[in-house]
Amino acid sequence: MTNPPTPSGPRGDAGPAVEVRGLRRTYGTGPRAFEAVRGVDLTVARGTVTALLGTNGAGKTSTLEVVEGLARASAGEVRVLGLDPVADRAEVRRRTGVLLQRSGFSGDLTVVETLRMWAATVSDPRGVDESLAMLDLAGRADVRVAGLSGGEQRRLDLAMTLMGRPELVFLDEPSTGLDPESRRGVWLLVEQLVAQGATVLLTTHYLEEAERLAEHVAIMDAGRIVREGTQAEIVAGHPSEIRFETLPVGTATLPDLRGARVSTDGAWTVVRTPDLQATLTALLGWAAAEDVVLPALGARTASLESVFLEVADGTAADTAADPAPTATPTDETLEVVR
Ligand SMILES: Nc1ncnc2c1ncn2[C@@H]1O[C@H](COP(=O)(O)OP(=O)(O)OP(=O)(O)O)[C@@H](O)[C@H]1O
Repeated sequence: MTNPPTPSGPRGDAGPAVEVRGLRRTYGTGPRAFEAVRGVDLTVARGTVTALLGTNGAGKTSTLEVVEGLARASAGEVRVLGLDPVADRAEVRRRTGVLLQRSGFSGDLTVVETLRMWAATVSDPRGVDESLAMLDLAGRADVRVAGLSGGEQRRLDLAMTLMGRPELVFLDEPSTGLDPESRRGVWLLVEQLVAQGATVLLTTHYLEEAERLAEHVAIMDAGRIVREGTQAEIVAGHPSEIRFETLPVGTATLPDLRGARVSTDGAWTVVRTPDLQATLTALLGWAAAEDVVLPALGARTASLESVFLEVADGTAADTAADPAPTATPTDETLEVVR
């Protein structure tokens, strides 16, 4: 993939690219109403990548659609590039690029026809050839969209999202369906966009993608942001984990691992500790002295993944105890446009 040119658009506005305060979004009305977004605050600094993470149904897309100006909030305030995404829609749309989870382009048109048609709706578009090259689609220019693989279709979506040289880009699961090589290509593209001054707000289920790209991470659960900060801030204070198969009865008793918490998880003994090196040293010293083998021993330092899994496990436990009500599907999205 080739370098995207510098995004255009006014510079020098020091405010955040996106500011969300007390955002709520409810689907349906009356007894079957379902509040999918329950008071979200989010700030996206200019020139950065922010990743919105969360389990399925956490409310990421519902939040993003309001920020994109595609749906109205039930309550709260949203500013995008200092503007109201609904009232100032024309201006916001000109300066932003939106990659939806699903696009709805005709399968009958070829790739190049689709890009030409899209270019006609964008002010100051990139050239079609440049767009094809950016997303490695030059070799597929004359193929009908219906004949593209899922990953190629996703790259075409991205080419259209970036055609207007947006200064702010919303990417809803940008690399879902892409093979590992294409995914890395998308990551490079995002890094290049940001290096040239663009701002990116993305949702993803790939923690590796968030780890690679995002300075700022927000984890959503059941309509709320439950963890937020830089990756270091999110991981700080989260325990590292040591696990091994629980020792047979009669084996020497585990030593006092100061500061650590020992529990069992099925066939496993799990030790959670804020100081992995000290706890591991104490455990291995004890095992050596007692001549104990710790079967299938593993240790992992705290990571975005372990924090995310803790949030997801909490959701799973809550859901089992108290399933969320389901609203009758509504379609209150304003209009699906990029
Ligand atoms: N049009 C709709 N009508 C009713 N409920 C909806 C509608 N759209 C979404 N929901 C519900 O709102 C909740 C949040 O959905 P949303 O798509 O925002 O989650 P998400 O975090 O983006 O999930 P995923 O990762 O699966 O895309 C879910 O419980 C979903 O079923």
